[in-house]
Amino acid sequence: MALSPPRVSRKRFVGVGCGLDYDDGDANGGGSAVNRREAVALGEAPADLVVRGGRVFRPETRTFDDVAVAVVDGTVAALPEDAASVTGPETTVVEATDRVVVPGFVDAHTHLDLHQSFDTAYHYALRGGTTSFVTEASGIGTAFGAAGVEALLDALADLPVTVRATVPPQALFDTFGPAEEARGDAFEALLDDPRVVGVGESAWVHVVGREPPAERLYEHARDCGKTVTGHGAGCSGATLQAFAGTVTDDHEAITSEGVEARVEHGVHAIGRCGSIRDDLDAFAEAYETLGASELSLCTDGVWPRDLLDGCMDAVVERAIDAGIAPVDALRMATLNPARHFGLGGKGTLAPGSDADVVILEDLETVDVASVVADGDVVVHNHDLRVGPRAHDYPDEFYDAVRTPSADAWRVPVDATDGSSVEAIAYDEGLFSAPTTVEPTRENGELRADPANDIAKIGLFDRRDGESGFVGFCTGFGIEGGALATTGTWETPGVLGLGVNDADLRQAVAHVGELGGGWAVVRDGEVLVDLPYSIGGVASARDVEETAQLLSAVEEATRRLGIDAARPLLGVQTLTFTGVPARKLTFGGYAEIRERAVVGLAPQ
Ligand SMILES: Nc1ncnc2[nH]cnc12
Repeated sequence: MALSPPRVSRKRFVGVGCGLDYDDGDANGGGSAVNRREAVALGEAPADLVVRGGRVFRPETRTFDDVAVAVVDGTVAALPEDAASVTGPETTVVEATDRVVVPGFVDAHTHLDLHQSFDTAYHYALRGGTTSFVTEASGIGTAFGAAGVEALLDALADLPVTVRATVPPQALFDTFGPAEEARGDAFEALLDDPRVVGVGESAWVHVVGREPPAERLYEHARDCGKTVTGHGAGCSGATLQAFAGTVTDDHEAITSEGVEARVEHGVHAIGRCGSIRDDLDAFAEAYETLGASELSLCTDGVWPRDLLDGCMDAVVERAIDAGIAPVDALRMATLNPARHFGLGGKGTLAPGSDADVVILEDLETVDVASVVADGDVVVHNHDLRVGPRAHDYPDEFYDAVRTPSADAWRVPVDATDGSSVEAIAYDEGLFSAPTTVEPTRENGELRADPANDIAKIGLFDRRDGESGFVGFCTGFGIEGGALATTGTWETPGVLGLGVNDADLRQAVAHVGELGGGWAVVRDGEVLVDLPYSIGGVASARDVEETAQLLSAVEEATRRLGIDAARPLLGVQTLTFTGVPARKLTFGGYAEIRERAVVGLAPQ
């Protein structure tokens, strides 16, 4: 029988959760999408595309079967044993002989709004089979509120990947400064957007025993069956149990006991392996006890340099290496996160699902040969067929950085009673502790003292360039010059770190002129800069160029004498209140465990 595929536009899944929404387009002649799927499943019509000859993984049963994957209208119609029964003259055939066929990978927790605009980077993730993402919007969302989240989702809407976001609650926390309550309504309304899966990462310190305006978001998420992502770094015992009353998942367990405790309290545990950390040895140990059902995998963000090497493909490979059975590692990267976050149609190859299909050379290397995204072949035998698709953000997202006046860096000696002041002792990674230092005194001012590793550090609100705080810090080993960035985690800030006010002023002003990003200055010379032109949070350059410029920024920090192992991570997380440490806010140093803000005067 000569079979030709029906010429119809696709039925596309456009949403999850409260607002399931389908767009049937202008279906012509071939009946409804459901009927067309049924016709293919019954062998009465050809598929648009068939993946044949491979061992197909079914995450529901954790089994591999010698079946084909028949796709119609961008959805899986059936997994027939006989590929010929659904193959017509116009059917696209993807050969998978001797290969393994799995659902597209789902990154259960990432940050697509920081460092790199994902519309110019997504293809690297897709090349490795990651077709769906649950992303935070804590960079663009803290700077622009709900409009930022919407702009991010709009920018990524037409890519051949599926992006779902969480509402960033950070502006609604009042633990270390006033909450921006005015944002509450728009954030709450966002939860009704089908592209939004829940509330984004909420550190326990802002949640347990407190009633910030974010409580409304949690209640609303619960009412519409959406998730609340926890950030439980350093949270255990009774505090963890209390936290579990609000949050539904957490990616911050770094010990096997921590993973087990979360699952015990009904919190979906997400194992992380990405640019920030690799926690998979502990995660694999917990899996030995727990099994796979309450566990998912995530990257928690892949920085541009690392993205060039892979995304969830690398995480699955690492999980298998850590001792997780391949069928379970695959399930944790497909069905489990899709179910947890309500990503209907994702994470499975069952009939009716979205046709996101990944063909692996083998399970040991998780080497991705071909990828079908939403029914289209986007990678064919290692040949990537899609590329960057730069998006134009609304005008207000460009040139959005205001910087402080020239005298903002002046710290008068009367900021303290004695000779010492409170400071941050940077340790490593995301960690920093309280300390006191004795800055140099000169002309009625307190100054940095590089000979004793005492630098000035300042953070200003980049939306007005006014509110801010200048303090001191040790631990970076900076000997000269200054650096500045707007890549400050979860804070719409511009941060400067340096040992003389002139270079500090220049670095921060330069970042303002760039519209955000990074600048490293020494003796009045800009050594390197990297613009984050999208809202001050992300580069719009090609990802390869951003990766190279980030390396150049790191290299330039070495020319300032900075010897911290990961200087960029260290600097930009000085504003991150999600770990028990001393951090920086617009109003002073935040003592995370004490939930207090202190100034320069010794405590
Ligand atoms: N809170 C955060 N903000 C930005 N990037 C991150 N990567 C991991 N956690 C992050």
